Amino acid sequence: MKSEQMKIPQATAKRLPLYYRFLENLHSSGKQRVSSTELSEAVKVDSATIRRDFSYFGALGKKGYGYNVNYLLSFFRETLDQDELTKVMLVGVGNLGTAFLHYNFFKNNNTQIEMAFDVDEDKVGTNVGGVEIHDLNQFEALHTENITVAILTVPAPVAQKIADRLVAAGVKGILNFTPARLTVPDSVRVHHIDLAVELQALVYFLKHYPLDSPQ
Ligand SMILES: NC(=O)c1ccc[n+]([C@@H]2O[C@H](COP(=O)([O-])OP(=O)(O)OC[C@H]3O[C@@H](n4cnc5c(N)ncnc54)[C@H](O)[C@@H]3O)[C@@H](O)[C@H]2O)c1
Repeated sequence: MKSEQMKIPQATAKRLPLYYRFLENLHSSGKQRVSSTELSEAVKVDSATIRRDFSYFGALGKKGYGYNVNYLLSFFRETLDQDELTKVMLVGVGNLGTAFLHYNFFKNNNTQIEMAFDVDEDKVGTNVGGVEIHDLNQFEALHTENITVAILTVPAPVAQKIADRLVAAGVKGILNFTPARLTVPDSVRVHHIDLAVELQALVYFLKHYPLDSPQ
């Protein structure tokens, strides 16, 4: 994201990849324009929010016409740095890590897992989803400066120690799937994804904020 160009609210920034993916689908199906209502139904974000999100980028739509798909797509591609490939590393090739290596991120956005690390001798040296698994003990020797994003899928007790090593090697962003809360310098961004918490929140919302059933 080109933050030096514009400062947009974080909630808006988080929705951009969602818009981008939908616009790509529209584009490949040959559609040339889209209304905020259509966009809203497809990405499940209310149309007022979409209009407000888009307003941060100037007047991108026209009343009664909607949005030009090509224009929006190239705009978002640039904003999301989609022309640039972001190389990512993954640490911990267990259940979750293996699933991520098999999942082809590259298909939908320009991020690609380039390197993976584990300590299990049975895994080191093997290839999962086209990515070679290296020994974490070799991390400092193998890591290159152009990989500044890491996915952490190791057991929680070892997460902080590994995070410290990643940071020391120049990693700037960590997508943390472990339940451990990581302590990192202010210059490093950690996004924590806790599936148990998300599930609990969904159950709570279903119970306390039931949605209207269709008549
Ligand atoms: N599997 C899930 O559905 C799920 C859901 C939510 C959160 N999580 C969390 O994600 C993390 C991974 O879960 P999982 O189910 O894939 O676990 P897993 O036990 O299957 O895999 C962990 C992997 O990390 C490796 N590992 C252990 N110590 C290491 C170290 N010091 N350095 C590098 N690699 C090391 C292990 O060899 C193993 O391959 C855990 O913290 C778990 O709590 C998992």
